[in-house]
Amino acid sequence: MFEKENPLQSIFQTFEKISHGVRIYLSQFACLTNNNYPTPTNGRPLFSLSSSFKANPLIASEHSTLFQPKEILNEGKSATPVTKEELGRATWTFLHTLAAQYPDNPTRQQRKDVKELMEILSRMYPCKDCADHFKEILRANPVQAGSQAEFSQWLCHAHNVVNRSLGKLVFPCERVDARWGKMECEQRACDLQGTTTFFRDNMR
Ligand SMILES: Cc1cc2nc3c(=O)[nH]c(=O)nc-3n(C[C@H](O)[C@H](O)[C@H](O)COP(=O)(O)OP(=O)(O)OC[C@H]3O[C@@H](n4cnc5c(N)ncnc54)[C@H](O)[C@@H]3O)c2cc1C
Repeated sequence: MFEKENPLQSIFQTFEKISHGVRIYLSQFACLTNNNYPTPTNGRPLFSLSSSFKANPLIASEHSTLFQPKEILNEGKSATPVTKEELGRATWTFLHTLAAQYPDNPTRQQRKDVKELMEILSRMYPCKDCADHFKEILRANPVQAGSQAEFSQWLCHAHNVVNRSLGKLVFPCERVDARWGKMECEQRACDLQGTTTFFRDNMR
């Protein structure tokens, strides 16, 4: 004898299809934060979240080229948090490289930007003790950024204040250009920009 068909069955099936689509879709995002979450290789979403989501070019481009789990974990290394030392080395690398690229004759805007950058660092550096210490250093040694030589020397001395407080060796600042040379970039592609137009247009 045939079983009587459940009238709700087709509704359940439709719901199941939709929820499967949602699971595939969400798992593509979850793999960014949770490596154990299965990542579909060929799963295409049954529907997208919203048109405004798709319209955002930043999110849309991320969606089309997602990192795979092994790439997120940096080829087999465990996902350990960045240490204060690693953060410090990376930040000093950024700052000394910026100083090496800083122009011999900076514009007013560039001088202002570099001072603001140091101020912001002293407020937002993600190590409270370091940020507070840097604030004190800035107060006692106001940023000097009238030229490339002046700024790179000022930064070298500021870094040495931190070195001393940590019991590290003091760096000979006359050697700073030898340690942090200019970057090799074709067609002056590493030159600092002195305009605010790009920033303002993109923050709207
Ligand atoms: C703004 C700021 C404030 C910090 N404050 C603190 C703090 O209060 N407490 C704390 O524990 N850590 C602090 N740190 C981190 C700390 O300075 C070191 O980065 C970290 O301890 C790692 O030290 P390191 O010996 O590997 O070399 P780093 O000091 O990170 O230096 C990296 C490289 O820069 C070169 N170098 C060293 N000194 C100079 C210099 N004076 N001029 C030019 N080049 C130089 C050397 O080649 C060195 O290997 C701070 C970092 C920053 C960016």
